[in-house]
Amino acid sequence: MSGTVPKLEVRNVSKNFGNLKAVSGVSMRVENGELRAIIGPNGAGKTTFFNLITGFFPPSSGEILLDGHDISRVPAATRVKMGMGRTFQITEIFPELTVKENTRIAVETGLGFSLRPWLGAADKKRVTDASEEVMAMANLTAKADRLVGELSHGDQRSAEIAMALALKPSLLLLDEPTAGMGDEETYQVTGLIRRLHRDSKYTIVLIEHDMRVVFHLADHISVLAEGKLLAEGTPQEISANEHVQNAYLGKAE
Ligand SMILES: Nc1ncnc2c1ncn2[C@@H]1O[C@H](COP(=O)(O)OP(=O)(O)OP(=O)(O)O)[C@@H](O)[C@H]1O
Repeated sequence: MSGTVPKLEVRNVSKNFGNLKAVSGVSMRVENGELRAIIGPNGAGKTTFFNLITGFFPPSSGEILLDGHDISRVPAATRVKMGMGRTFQITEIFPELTVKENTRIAVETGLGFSLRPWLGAADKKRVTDASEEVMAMANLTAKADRLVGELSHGDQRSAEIAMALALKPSLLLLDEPTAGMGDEETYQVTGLIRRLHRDSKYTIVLIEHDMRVVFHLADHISVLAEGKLLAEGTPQEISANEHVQNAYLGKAE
């Protein structure tokens, strides 16, 4: 694989907040089609690392490459246009609009139509088709006319993922996709992510606290601890890694 350009490459990235080294010299290579989970104890630097990838803030040092292009200083909105998708939080979508309406808005944004006062028949059809495709992918077709604010927690998370998919990302970043969910909803959202990865071949990087989800989904796992990369490997390698067991897996979250 070393001859191919990875989807995402992080080279020796650090982020300091004053004297605090939240992320310290982390490197990571995510290949096309891979599902990478980032795990680590509370305060390990996972969210900060994600924020560096999405461009919420720039790294203090190091480089981030998307499809081989250095994006370390590229603004977040431009990264989205370059194919980096992340889930919308429920607060960023419109709870008083239906699933279909929300999806259409995201699709129109993705197609660059959002500022157009009206659309011709061909463009309208493109929006409708893309919106239906995204809702089907997220298993929301039957709920297309339901208000997002009235959906179950699991369906709301699926709607958030659907909105991200509407922008046709080539890399999907999911920050704790099953946070706060019960077993049934966790199962539902895990199934969606699995389908996106296995069937639709999305490259996905996710932060996740639920180890059942991580070990069920991930091709590779990166473990952060105290801002540093503690270990990297397949789920089997990580679960057998003594350092990881000591630092993390043995401890209750
Ligand atoms: N904007 C900020 N300003 C100052 N310190 C910050 C900021 N964001 C994060 N930190 C600190 O950086 C360290 C890493 O935090 P981060 O949220 O990235 O960890 P995490 O692994 O995502 O934790 P959790 O699992 O609890 O969400 C923590 O000590 C945190 O307090």
